[in-house]
Amino acid sequence: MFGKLTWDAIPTHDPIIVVTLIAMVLGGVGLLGLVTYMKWWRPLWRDWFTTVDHKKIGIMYIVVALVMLVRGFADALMMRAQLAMAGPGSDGFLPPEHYDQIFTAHGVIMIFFVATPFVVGLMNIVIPLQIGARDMAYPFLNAFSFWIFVVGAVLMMLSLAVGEFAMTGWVAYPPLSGIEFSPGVGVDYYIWALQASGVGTLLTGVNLFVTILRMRAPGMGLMKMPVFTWTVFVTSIIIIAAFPILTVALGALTLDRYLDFNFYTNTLGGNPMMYVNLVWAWGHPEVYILVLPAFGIFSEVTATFSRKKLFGYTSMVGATLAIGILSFVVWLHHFFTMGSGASVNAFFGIMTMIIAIPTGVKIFTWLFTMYGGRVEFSVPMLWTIAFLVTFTIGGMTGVLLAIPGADFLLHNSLFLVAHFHNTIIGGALFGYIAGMVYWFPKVFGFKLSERWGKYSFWCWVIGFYLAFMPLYMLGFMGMTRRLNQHDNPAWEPYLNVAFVGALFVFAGIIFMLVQIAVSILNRKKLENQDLTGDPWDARTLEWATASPPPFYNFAVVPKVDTLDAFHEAKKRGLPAAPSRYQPIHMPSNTGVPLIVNIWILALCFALIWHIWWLAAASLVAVVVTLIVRSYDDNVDYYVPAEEVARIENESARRKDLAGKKTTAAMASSR
Ligand code: HEA
Ligand code: HEM
Ligand SMILES: [Cu+2]
Repeated sequence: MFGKLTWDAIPTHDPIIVVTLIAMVLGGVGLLGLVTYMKWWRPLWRDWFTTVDHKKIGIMYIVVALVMLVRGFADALMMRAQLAMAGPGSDGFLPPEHYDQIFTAHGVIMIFFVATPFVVGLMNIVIPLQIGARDMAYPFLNAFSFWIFVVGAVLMMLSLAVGEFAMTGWVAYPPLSGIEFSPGVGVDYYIWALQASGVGTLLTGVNLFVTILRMRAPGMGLMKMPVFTWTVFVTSIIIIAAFPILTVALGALTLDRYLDFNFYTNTLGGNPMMYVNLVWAWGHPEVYILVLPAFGIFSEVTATFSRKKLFGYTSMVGATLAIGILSFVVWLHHFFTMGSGASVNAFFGIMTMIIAIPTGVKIFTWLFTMYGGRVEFSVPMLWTIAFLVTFTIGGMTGVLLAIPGADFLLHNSLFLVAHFHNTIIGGALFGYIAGMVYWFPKVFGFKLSERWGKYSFWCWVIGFYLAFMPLYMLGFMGMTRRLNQHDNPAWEPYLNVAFVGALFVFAGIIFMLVQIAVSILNRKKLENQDLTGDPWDARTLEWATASPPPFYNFAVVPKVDTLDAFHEAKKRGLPAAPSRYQPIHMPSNTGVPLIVNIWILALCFALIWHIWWLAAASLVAVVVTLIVRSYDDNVDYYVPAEEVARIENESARRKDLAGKKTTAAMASSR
């Protein structure tokens, strides 16, 4: 009846998991109780669960990313604690089969359920605003992408409570991930969690691509697009080209595991190297999917807080395109040691090193933008400066790994682990946090606390260096990755420093959450409020509308004739409000994306546990729901012109108020 699912699937023998589960259940019940007590169900359903508004979808992505960051970091902290404890004469507290699940879950969560939703959330929020559009090209699809991504995140969390997670590492090479060596459900959780969230990312890529190509404000030619939009555009192309490869690679692994196909076995004509090639043909572009939008964020932040236009816009765009193209011809550097031969290795090594050139162009572009500018050391700018230093180190160690001869020594060592945390944290994550602080007042109408932001920043940066620089040394000293145990006294001091570093990062994460909480509590204070819509005196169109923007973004679609359109318009004098508004065409909210994805969640769960009747039933439910939806004609509506006028007058009044209050404040401080 329930396939492979029995009561034994609940890991009651592991005290760590039991405590976590009890805490999660209590927390969950508490949260549900709070929502019920506060009578939040109806507004949650009406304003959030059924929304197709790109800004709200973006916020939900980032909320999920932050929640998953806490989970992914808890895994990291456990690994660091284990290695600080386990040494000569001690086994530490994590048995190998648990440790293996932890590093796999950590890698998967951080890449797919922290970094990806964080950046997808920011892109969702900012792109339509930055190009002067009223929403994404396909709002329904956008909501669908979000909820199918949530299915993946839920499966990840479920694997903790019911069954187990993969013990294969985050790229799950066969034959280890095949049915023979991983007979449990761990790899199946991995497969379906990645497939669900991967489909979400792919559809988001399509949506962004069409949005940027088709929905730009009149006059915004390609070379008048803000740099962030450019990086997201290139990212969307990489997504569209790379994610289907992951889908296929995992699809073939599924056929191997479920139906005895032999794509990746060593017998019957199969070949595991096929998987290794496919997974990195996706995996390498994936790291640029994560980092390119961060580059875009740094560009916006640097220009805004240096009070200068970005130095070398054209070379920035060119470098972005070059990185996008090159990212598809370097994948073999992840397996130099797997027998491709000297000339193939040489080709991929050289292609990899070439990426240092456009990336270097970018680094110097940011430096030249700051040079001679009036740099204001706001929190987003601090993250940007930390990025410049940290990412350059991480990039340089990448170039070292790109030398095949050196990689034979460093491959799968902690040097590699240090390299990629150095680029992902110092490049991508720092960028997302900068972006969150930068765009927060736009989205919510009030700023994040500077003070707590700075505490968080310093803890993250100090913690990062303490946690990861020792790993470079350990790599040189011969420590390999994915070890839960060792007997080398010389490694111990470095592992201890790395643990202390993780504690600093822990403080950084706590302060980040405090920063958000404190800012929400103090949101009504005048100095925290953004009444003007343009708190940083910024340059691009998202700052031209009110903060928070009305649900239709722009009452009148802006016209663009230069780069940095809003900045130029401020210099020339902003256009006066029109005497009459036009009705605005908007998509209606719908519960269908959420409901379909409840069935998809049931489908994935059924497939993981081989509950075939449930799989069939939920598949039918998906199809039926979509058919019913196709008969629904109530998919859009017009906002009446009077309603637009009312909302616009209200925000004009807020702006006036801001002007008066600042004048009064200036007068009283004199
Ligand atoms: C955001 C993520 C990100 C980014 C941006 C990069 C960027 C780069 N990576 Fe990294 N990498 C990863 C994430 C990332 N990587 C991950 C996750 C893995 C491992 C996965 C796993 O096995 O689990 C990995 C693994 C990995 C390997 C495989 C090693 C192995 O398995 O043995 C290699 C080898 O070539 C490599 C190289 C590079 C290079 C050359 C760059 C370049 O793009 C860097 C370019 C930047 C600079 C060089 C700095 C700035 C430039 C200048 C200031 C100009 C002057 C510089 C020079 C002239 C050198 N990376
Ligand atoms: C914030 C602090 C973090 C700490 C302390 C940390 C720590 C660790 C540790 C100890 C490992 C195992 C290394 C080993 O093999 O011995 C690891 C692996 C990994 N981490 Fe992190 N990490 C952090 C953040 C991140 C982030 C933000 C990302 C990505 C966005 C990330 C991605 C990965 C990946 C992909 C692996 C490889 C998993 C595998 O081997 O399969 N980490 N991390
Ligand atoms: Cu790579």
